Amino acid sequence: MSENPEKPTIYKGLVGVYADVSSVSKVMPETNSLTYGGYAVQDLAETCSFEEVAYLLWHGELPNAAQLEAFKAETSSQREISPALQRVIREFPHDAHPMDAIRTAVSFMGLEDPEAGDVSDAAQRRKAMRLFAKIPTAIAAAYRAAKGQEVAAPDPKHSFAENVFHLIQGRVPQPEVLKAFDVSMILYAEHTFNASTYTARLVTSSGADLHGAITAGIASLKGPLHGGANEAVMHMLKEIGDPKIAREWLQSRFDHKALVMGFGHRVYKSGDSRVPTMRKYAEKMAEVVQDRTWMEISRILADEMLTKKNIHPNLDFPAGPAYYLMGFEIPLFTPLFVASRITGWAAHVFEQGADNRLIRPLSWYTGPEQRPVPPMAAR
Ligand SMILES: CC(=O)SCCNC(=O)CCNC(=O)[C@H](O)C(C)(C)COP(=O)(O)OP(=O)(O)OC[C@H]1O[C@@H](n2cnc3c(N)ncnc32)[C@H](O)[C@@H]1OP(=O)(O)O
Ligand SMILES: O=C([O-])CC(=O)C(=O)O
Repeated sequence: MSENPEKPTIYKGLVGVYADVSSVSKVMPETNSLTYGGYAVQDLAETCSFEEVAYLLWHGELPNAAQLEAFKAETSSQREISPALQRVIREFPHDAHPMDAIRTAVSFMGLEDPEAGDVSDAAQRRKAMRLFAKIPTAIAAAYRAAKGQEVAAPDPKHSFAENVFHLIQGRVPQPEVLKAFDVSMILYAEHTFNASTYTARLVTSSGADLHGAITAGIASLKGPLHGGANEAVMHMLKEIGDPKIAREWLQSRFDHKALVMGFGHRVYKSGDSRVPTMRKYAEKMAEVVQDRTWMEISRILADEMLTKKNIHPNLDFPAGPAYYLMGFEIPLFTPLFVASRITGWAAHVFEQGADNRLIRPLSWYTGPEQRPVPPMAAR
């Protein structure tokens, strides 16, 4: 064997690498489109509820009326979190980021799960149902505890969307707002091998359980290059504050070669499939609230980014202002993404578990040549 074998091709960031097959969803960057189980995501968003889409992602088919009722009954009856978790949440630092809070809460739910340690497909699916049901309760409990407010009890009669507003905001808003929120949940639910989903699959590949995979997925989603961008977008829009200075603000980002949050995508290079639908519903929220400031700044940034850099917005760009206009505080935006993406993550955990091979790539060594360990006095 040669002393200096030729350096192999390094796929930094795994750009362009097909790491496995998957039947959960399909991203088609050449047509800016996305399907879940073969259905166009914008059609699902316009015609289905988030619960129907969650069922689709986990079963590969849309539910019939009886299956949907059973799914809703099963998940809505599981929304309560344990008194132990409520106590733990009350001990969280009040300035903790809600993403760190939900990551820790999901990890804790793994500790107390009745089937902890059972990684059979049936047990993983039951655990996913419990997490899907309890994540909004845990997000809301941490948010309210940090503000010194009473933790609201989930209402099993509410739809998924109604329950989120009820728990976090203490009210159920008008139907247009609920619809826009449900649409955001559907659009955020699944997106092939993005960083957090691949993280969840990687954890699963060692034989670890669903709560471990989802905890790791949440950790990955928090980063500003991924899910954390929806919060960063709103901070950016608020920093600009006035459409009149949006162009000048953007130019200074270009001058500093800085990232503009909510733009660019690893896979889509000519437009994110989900943006037109989310933008339409963000516009509706601006009408409901009678405040066009954020959508106007967004329009200017999107036009300028396209003209000057040929870079399109991603889903986080319209989702950020949409959530703000729905009345959510900015640090809740990425946790809301978690409440949706648990469905896609879990679908991938099931798929990975059903045909598993340990994920373990190679690294090309660039450190010092082998050398003797020097005695302490010689270091
Ligand atoms: C739900 C989601 O996770 S969607 C993604 C959310 N993330 C963001 O919005 C953060 C901002 N965007 C980015 O950081 C990137 O576009 C990513 C991380 C999403 C994708 O990164 P990559 O696939 O590695 O894209 P890459 O870095 O190769 O970009 C290509 C070129 O466009 C530029 N570019 C890409 N995105 C941006 C941006 N948001 N602002 C400014 N320039 C950008 C890059 O600097 C690079 O320029 P160069 O060729 O002159 O070096
Ligand atoms: O696919 C990606 O890399 C990021 C993304 O849009 C998502 O996870 O929804």
